[in-house]
Amino acid sequence: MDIVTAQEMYERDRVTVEAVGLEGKMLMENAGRAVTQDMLRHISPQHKIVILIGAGNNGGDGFVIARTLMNLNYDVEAWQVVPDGKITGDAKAHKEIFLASGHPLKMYSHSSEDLESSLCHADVCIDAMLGIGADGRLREPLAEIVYLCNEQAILRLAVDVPTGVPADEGVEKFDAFHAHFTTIIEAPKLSAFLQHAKPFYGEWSVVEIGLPKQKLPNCSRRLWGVQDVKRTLPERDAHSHKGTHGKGLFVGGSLFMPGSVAMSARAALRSGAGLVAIATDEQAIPSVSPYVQEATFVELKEEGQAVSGYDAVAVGMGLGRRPYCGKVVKQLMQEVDGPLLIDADGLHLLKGSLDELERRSAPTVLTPHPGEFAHLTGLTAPEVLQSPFVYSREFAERYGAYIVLKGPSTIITAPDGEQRVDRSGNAGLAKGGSGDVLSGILISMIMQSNGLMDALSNGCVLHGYTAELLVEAGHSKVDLLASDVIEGLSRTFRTLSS
Ligand SMILES: NC(=O)C1=CN([C@@H]2O[C@H](COP(=O)(O)OP(=O)(O)OC[C@H]3O[C@@H](n4cnc5c(N)ncnc54)[C@H](OP(=O)(O)O)[C@@H]3O)[C@@H](O)[C@H]2O)[C@@H](O)CC1
Ligand SMILES: Nc1ncnc2c1ncn2[C@@H]1O[C@H](COP(=O)(O)OP(=O)(O)O)[C@@H](O)[C@H]1O
Ligand SMILES: [K+]
Repeated sequence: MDIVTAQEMYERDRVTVEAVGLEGKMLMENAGRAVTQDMLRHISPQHKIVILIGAGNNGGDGFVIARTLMNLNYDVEAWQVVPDGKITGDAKAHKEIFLASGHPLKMYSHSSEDLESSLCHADVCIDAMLGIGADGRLREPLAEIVYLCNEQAILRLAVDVPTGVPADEGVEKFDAFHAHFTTIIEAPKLSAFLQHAKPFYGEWSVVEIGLPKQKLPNCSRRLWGVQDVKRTLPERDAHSHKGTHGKGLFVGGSLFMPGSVAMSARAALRSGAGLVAIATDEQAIPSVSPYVQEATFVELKEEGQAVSGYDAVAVGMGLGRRPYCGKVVKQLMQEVDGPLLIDADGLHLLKGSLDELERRSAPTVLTPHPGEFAHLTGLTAPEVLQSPFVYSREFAERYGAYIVLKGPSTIITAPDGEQRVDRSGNAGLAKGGSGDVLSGILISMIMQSNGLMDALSNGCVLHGYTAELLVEAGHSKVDLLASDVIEGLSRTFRTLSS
């Protein structure tokens, strides 16, 4: 499923009208009916429903929704919250159809008392005030109305985008309708994946309104989920041997942080890697080896490691930040001629050798969380969170690297700017060690897949989906450990192949 900016959505609308002759008025009818159908899951004829209708096409959708619900005998009060003159074009046409059908329309005037009393007696409020056309902070009377809606103990449903939430990234502060559920039209907008905007959407679903998929402009951004993993995950060949599934090297771990590299290596094996070697401090080997008995070990040396003979290398997990570790990261960037994944301390140390990153011709994968990405880019973490799509694309293009920007919505970016979003997982993963497990899964996928983007996106979904299955099956988001995720991979692979 594509993820779009407001501009891209308008472009799709334009192409639909021009290329296949589906008129805006008909699209609005489709949109309103599809949204209504989706909202029926949340409402019943016993509910008192208030629908708030704004000036633009979002309001136009609102007229169709109100008419459809009234035709279905739902108890609906439709409120137009802007002056008549503001309603133009397709929205005006649908207002006329609404009125001609004999349905009553209430007008919001300067005082909010009538509307407030309606909201007080209602069970459900549908927000069709403002969608992707939101421009700047909410103006009156919308700001006041949104405040009133958020104050009520009422079920709040939003059409396309909750009023006040910008569709795109880059906006720091806004007031908005706080929806419990949002029915998104055709494609989720960027803000549905931003930490500060996402809560306003509540749970969301997407409805199709008839845009011609074959004719739409290519979108370089898409959502990646379990169905995509099922479609693209390579099958294990019955005639394969351990070499077929790749030999990975994990460089990391230290006396006081032996667990990280151990978990990465074990996660790689659990997700199918054929062979795993670990380069770590000699003193860390006795604590790492019992946890990953299948691994072989090499001693991490200041003067450099032998890096040939591996299909992929990961560096950084529990490596520490001792001065010589910086040299290790630099050496790997210069000498690893296959895929190199840099995580955790490796990312911290990379900051000093970004020129090496730019010089690499083999693929490099960076797996920062927003704090690590802020350190790498010189931005602040809030700036990263506000515009993660644009910043990760800029960095990936500038340095020719793959970026896995981790979080509740993980954004995976290729050097050519292609982006995929994985929103699997749960807050059980917000615990030390989760990132190490992810690095292990990613190395395994890199060694066993044809394309890097599929490998990285599948790896992220396997990680998150495993946490979801574990919480369904008895763990809670509180007790879940990163090591449980490693062992839970067996259930995930079984579920995927059944
Ligand atoms: N394929 C598609 O794309 C389809 C899209 N469809 C639907 O259309 C929606 C987009 O419609 P849109 O472009 O008319 O914008 P929309 O969100 O209704 O808002 C515009 C109005 O809001 C106002 N306004 C703006 N900022 C404001 C503020 N801060 N505070 C207060 N007011 C503010 C502004 O008024 P003004 O600036 O004149 O005061 C303007 O009149 C989209 O989300 C989807 O629901 C479907 O019907 C069919 C197919
Ligand atoms: N609330 C959450 N919902 C979904 N996934 C999460 C959540 N919190 C963390 N994660 C995932 O867990 C991992 C955490 O990685 P990271 O912050 O590097 O952890 P650590 O360094 O402690 O191992 C990432 O893959 C991230 O996407
Ligand atoms: K809305």
